[in-house]
Amino acid sequence: MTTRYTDDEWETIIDKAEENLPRTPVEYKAPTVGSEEFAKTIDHTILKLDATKEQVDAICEEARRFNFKSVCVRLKWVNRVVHNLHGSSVDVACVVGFHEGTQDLAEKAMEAKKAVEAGATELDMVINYELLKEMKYSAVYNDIAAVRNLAPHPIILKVILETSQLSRREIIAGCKIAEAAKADFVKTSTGFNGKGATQENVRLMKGVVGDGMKVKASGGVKTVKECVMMIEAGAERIGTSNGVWIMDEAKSLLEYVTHEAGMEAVEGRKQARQAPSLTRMFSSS
Ligand SMILES: O=C[C@H](O)COP(=O)(O)O
Repeated sequence: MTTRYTDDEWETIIDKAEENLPRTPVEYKAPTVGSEEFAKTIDHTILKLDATKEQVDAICEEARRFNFKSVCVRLKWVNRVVHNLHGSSVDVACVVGFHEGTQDLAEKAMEAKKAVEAGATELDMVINYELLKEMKYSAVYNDIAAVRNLAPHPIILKVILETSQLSRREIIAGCKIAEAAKADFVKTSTGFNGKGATQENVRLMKGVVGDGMKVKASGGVKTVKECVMMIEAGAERIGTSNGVWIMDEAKSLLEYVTHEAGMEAVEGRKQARQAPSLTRMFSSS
C-alpha cells in the first residue's frame, strides 16, 4: 500500500491543524428534545462481550420503536440485526477492531469486509491508538485506508479515537489522519477504556475536521442534558447504550413542561404560553 504522507509530513499537517483551530468555540443547534430528529442522532448500542441474542433482539425492537439512527453491534450479531431491522429505517452498524484497536491491518480489514457482506452499512473502527501515540502516523493512516478501501461509500466509516488515551495533539493527529483516509466520522470513545465523551473533546474534534466530516460522541452519554451538550459542541451522532432511558427522560420532561405551562394558563398565573423549549433548558449558552 502506498503511504500518503511521510511521518515528518504528518507532523507539519498536525501543526497546521493546531494553528487553524477556531479561536472562539462554535455552538451548534441541537434538535428539539424528544423529536424524531433528536432520536435520529442516536446509535443504539450493545457491545458487551456477553450480550445474549435476547438482548440483541430487544435492542432492535427498541430501535424500531424509537426510530433511532442505527443499532451498533459486534460482527457476530450483524446477520441477526439485519434480519430484525428489515423494512425499518434503522441502519446497522458494526464495530471493527473493538475495543483495543491494536489488531493488525489484515484482521481489521477482514472484519470490515465480513461486516459489510453481512449487511452492515456503517462501520465503527477503533484507530490503532498505540501506533498513534508512537507517532507512527503513516501506519495509522494505512490501517484506516485499508478498511475504507474494502468498505467504500456509501458505507459510513467512523473512526474511534479513544480520546481518554490521547493528548490534545494526538486527538488532532487522529482527526487529520481519519480525514485523509476519507472516513466520514471521527468518534470519541469505545465506552470500554477510561472516560468517554467530553464536550471539550467533541469541540476540539469538530474544530479540526470542520464541515467536511462529522463527529460522534460516545461512551458514558446517559442523559438528555449530556446529549444536548455533545450536539451543541459539534456532535451529529450519539453512541449510547442508554438510548431508551434518554428517550423516556425526554418524554417525562416534555410532559412536565407541558403540564406546567397548562397549569399556569388554567390558574391565570400567566398568559397561556407554549411549553418552554427543553433544548434551550439544557443549553449551556
Ligand atoms: O460506541 C458506543 C459506546 O460503546 C457506548 O458506550 P456506553 O455503553 O457508555 O453508552
